[in-house]
Amino acid sequence: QGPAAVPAPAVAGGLAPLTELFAERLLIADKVAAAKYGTDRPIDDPAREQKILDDVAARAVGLGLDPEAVMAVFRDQIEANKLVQRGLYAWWDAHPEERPAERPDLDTEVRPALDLITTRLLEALWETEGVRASSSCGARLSVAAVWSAYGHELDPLHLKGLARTLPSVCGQS
Ligand SMILES: C=C(O[C@@H]1C=C(C(=O)O)C=C[C@H]1O)C(=O)O
Repeated sequence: QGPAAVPAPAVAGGLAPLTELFAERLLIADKVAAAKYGTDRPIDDPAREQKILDDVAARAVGLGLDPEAVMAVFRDQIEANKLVQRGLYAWWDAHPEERPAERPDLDTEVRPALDLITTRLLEALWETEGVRASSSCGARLSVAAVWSAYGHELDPLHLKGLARTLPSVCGQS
């Protein structure tokens, strides 16, 4: 079962592509954490975050979206990602046998995957501008998020992360 097998319910109002991208981005947090764990690269990288926020703000303007609102959505994605990374660190600290066997490369492998999702996320924000401004957005977003959570079989940590991706979606962006 997955997104391809089960169509998103119509009541999600077209917000499922957005929550799909949130889930995909969140699942990459596992690779980010694996890339950093046991190295001197910290979970928090404020310079990289600022670069992402500056980039999406500029591209939002190009798309006719509100840059502040788009930055808020991406801030939430970043916080959610760090929440999952911290959860994984705690788990791996307590369960050494479950530490990742491989260390992916953050700069050549993991961040490029995140950057691809950034572009798709901006497009999805553009496509959902109307429904996100509507009064039914919150209810529709909840349905879309539950659908994505089931489709990706998210565990409790990633469910918590997915909830953290949502607060800025509905509104003026
Ligand atoms: C994902 C990373 O970890 C953190 C989260 C970020 C994000 O979600 O884009 C960016 C920088 C870091 O603060 C990373 O270092 O690339």
